[in-house]
Amino acid sequence: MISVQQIHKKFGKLEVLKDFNLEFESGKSYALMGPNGSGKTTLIKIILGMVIPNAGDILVKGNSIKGSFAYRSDIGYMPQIGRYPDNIKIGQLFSMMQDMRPDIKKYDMELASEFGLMDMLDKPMRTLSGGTRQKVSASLAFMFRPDILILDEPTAGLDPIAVEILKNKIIQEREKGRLILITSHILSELDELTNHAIYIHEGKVFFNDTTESLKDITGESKFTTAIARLMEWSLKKKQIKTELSHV
Ligand SMILES: Nc1ncnc2c1ncn2[C@@H]1O[C@H](COP(=O)(O)OP(=O)(O)OP(=O)(O)O)[C@@H](O)[C@H]1O
Repeated sequence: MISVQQIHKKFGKLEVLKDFNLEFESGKSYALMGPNGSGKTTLIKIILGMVIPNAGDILVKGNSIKGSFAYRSDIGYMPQIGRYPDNIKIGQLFSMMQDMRPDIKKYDMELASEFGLMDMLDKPMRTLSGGTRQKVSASLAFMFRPDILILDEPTAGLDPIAVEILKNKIIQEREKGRLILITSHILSELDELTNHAIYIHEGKVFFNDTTESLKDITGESKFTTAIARLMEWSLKKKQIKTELSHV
């Protein structure tokens, strides 16, 4: 459903993604992992057309995203930090987004309602706490029942009750066959929500397979320890490379 083809991205001299290839298929849920600064958000923003790569292409449902915006209506995106106009009220924001999607007649307001946002529609965005802004972002991502959900650190800043509400919603949507892509540093959460692990290291895909095979390959039965093993291997590889470069 999403094909990432030979993507290369540099910011000045910093090479963030190097000839990066990945396939994301519908009905699967992917955990996108890697150390801080490894390029997870950059990859997501390239898929969304918010960052332009230096080379390569992204295909969504078989079509290149170059010069296209229409494909974005297939994607629900929850950013790491949602930025909204200060004075807009929650209700106005929801209506404005709905006006932009006249093709959709029935909205999914389940999250907004479970988060209690429907009782806060008159509140301006600038008055909201960080967690409440996250709830608004999550509600918007799911509102149009998109085929693809891209969630960047979705539970960061949410209280435990809101985390459970959001996790249940993600599981529900996964069961409907949506493609779900999540980045998070909370490994236990990724274990619950995803069935495919992608680990980025130094701008390349270091691991890309099912969580089952991740456990097989690492010999670890727990997801969190399997990822720790993967991190160790990636760091060892780096150390070997550094040693060789000094020979
Ligand atoms: N607009 C930009 N200009 C310059 N450098 C950038 C820009 N955006 C990202 N970077 C750099 O690119 C690298 C990758 O950043 P990115 O946000 O994609 O990492 P990440 O894997 O999502 O990190 P984290 O786990 O901390 O969220 C970082 O070194 C970051 O500083």
